[in-house]
Amino acid sequence: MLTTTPTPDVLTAEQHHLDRARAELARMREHTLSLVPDGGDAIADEALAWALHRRAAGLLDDPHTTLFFGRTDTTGGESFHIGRRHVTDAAGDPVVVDWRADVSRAFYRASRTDPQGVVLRRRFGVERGRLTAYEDEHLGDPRQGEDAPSRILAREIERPRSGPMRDIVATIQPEQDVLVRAGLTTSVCVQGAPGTGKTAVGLHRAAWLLYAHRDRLTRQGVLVIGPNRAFLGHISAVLPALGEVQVRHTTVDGLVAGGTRVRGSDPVPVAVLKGDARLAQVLRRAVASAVRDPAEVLEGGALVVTRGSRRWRVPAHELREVLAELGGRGVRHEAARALLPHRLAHAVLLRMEAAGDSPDDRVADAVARSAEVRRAVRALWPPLDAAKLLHRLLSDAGFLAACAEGVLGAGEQELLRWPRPPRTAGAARWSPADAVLLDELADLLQRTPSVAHVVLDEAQDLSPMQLRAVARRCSTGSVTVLGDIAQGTTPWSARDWVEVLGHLGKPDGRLEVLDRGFRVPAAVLDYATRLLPHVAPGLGRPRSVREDAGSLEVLAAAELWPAVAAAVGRAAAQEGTVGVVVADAAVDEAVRALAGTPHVVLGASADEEEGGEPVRVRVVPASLAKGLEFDRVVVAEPADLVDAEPDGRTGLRRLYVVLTRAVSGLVVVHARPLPAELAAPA
Ligand SMILES: Nc1ncnc2c1ncn2[C@@H]1O[C@H](COP(=O)(O)OP(=O)(O)OP(=O)(O)O)[C@@H](O)[C@H]1O
Repeated sequence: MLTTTPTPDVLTAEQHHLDRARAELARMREHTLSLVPDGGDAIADEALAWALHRRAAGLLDDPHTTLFFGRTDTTGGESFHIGRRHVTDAAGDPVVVDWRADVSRAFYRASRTDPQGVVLRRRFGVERGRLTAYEDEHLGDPRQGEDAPSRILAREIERPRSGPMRDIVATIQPEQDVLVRAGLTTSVCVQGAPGTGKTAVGLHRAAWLLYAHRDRLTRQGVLVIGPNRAFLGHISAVLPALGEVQVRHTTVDGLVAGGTRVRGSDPVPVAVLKGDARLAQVLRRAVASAVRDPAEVLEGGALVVTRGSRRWRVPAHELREVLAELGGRGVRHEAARALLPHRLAHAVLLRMEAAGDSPDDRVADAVARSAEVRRAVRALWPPLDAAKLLHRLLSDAGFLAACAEGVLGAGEQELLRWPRPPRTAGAARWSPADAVLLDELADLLQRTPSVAHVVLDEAQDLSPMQLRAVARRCSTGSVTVLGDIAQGTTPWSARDWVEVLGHLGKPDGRLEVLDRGFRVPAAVLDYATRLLPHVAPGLGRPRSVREDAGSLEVLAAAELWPAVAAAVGRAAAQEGTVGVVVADAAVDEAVRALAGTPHVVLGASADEEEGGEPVRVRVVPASLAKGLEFDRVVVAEPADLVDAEPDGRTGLRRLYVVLTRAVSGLVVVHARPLPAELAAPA
């Protein structure tokens, strides 16, 4: 049973605890500021001063939030207040416990059927930094009834959205918490319908991992990968709000760009082929083909090293064995190049020993560095440049045929080749898909460093080659994969998560499904999921847990833009953000139609808002809508959104994404007939 009527005594006592926690936090900060860095030398002092400065910044109190949002009382008579960070008193005893600590787990997971040692769970309602309400669940009392829905969770998910995404630390649900706290070595893949909290789970998982494995993760890094910059902007405040400021956020394009300037694009069939995992084998062969046979490049097919009056000769068959051994071990091309002089020197030394000499390490070094060996290494294992190699592959039919034999058909090879090859690699107008191939090549030359954990959002949209690029970044770490097959809108989007995990190099990854929708109200979700059987027939329907059924209006208009402008005007008169989703090609028309309403265009450079009140109305090109949410959404001409995509199914998937962005209300305005799939089911 929930106690919903606050008792003033309880609130007063809890408010005292909050005041005390604030005072202790201030004391912790004062103490940190009073420390004098003494590292033994100037450099260590500077590093220490910086660490202290960062720690003090992390201890800054924000009077607009509370230091704790929950409390558990245990069967053992202990009581813990749960908040965003640890606060201790002068004796080191906890006043507030970090939500990520082990003792906080029960706050999220305990239930009447499995109380986990908790007799009381209390959640606090907060306004402007003060406690205004609380809610008690007596989990240890068998006379109490069923688990009742939490009013505080309801208030949190019902609130109008007014800006970027916030953390959900006070209301993480048990099924979400299981994913958030999965062990560091576990890779998790979450299939979830729109608004089921996938992004929220991924970000909180990053924060939890940083807490539980601070040293390793700080050293090796955590990476969050999202679909575009608008999305990264939307989520960028969540981790800093949880005290984690050092997590890099990027897109896949940003990840692979490196030194590549992307200036070109590919026709869809070419981009699909370049994203195919078979290209990895073609590239591997292209790199391997650089290694030359001794008979072709060395005089007499042998390595001859002169030392003093003696000449030592390593014949071709032995050299081939050395090359095959290096090539067969999966050593990267450049690393193998670095090893080869020592391997060749070793072969020479064996000959010296066979002749009765006893050469030592100095001789081995001298042979490895000799001009003869260096020349042989350059000839046998030449240095490679990724851009030059890809340039050759895409321009030289014979070279491509040799590398793609048995992997790509003749038609595919022709598709891959540039119709008008640029003269040099430097003149190439690389496409985004080329950048991914260059990244794969770069890794074949030199291993890409791995971070400790990657959170990959909207993963359904990545090609196998893009997934491999992500795999390289977590080759020695783990990954949290988030996505929804029904929202796949790229021509190469995933059909199956097992396949995705395979490309990510984590075939043992745990597959989980989230199906409780926290964003989209029932009226809107019911409407949008009419498309589900057409876009992803195998997926189950999500359930909205929102209390507000939301509002849905479908307006047939004689003239589209005046009706859109009127709908936006009505939406903007209410609290919260308004997203006006239009076909990418219709952005200018939308801007003209909304001339009387202050708005920004998402993704346009003019969209940067400088200080002041954020603009509430946003014109959203449909291709950027993914992952975002707005309090109210106005969708202009669904048929145009569908037609803008290369095929009908992708069009309907785009529409599914767009229709599921609304938190309170959705208005669909159309002058053309609606897509038939949106008609009410019979
Ligand atoms: N446990 C929770 N408590 C409060 N709010 C929640 C909770 N889980 C999710 N939400 C809210 O629901 C909304 C949707 O969450 P999120 O964006 O993570 O969903 P998603 O599954 O990634 O959606 P999409 O597939 O559309 O990208 C967000 O506003 C998020 O804060």
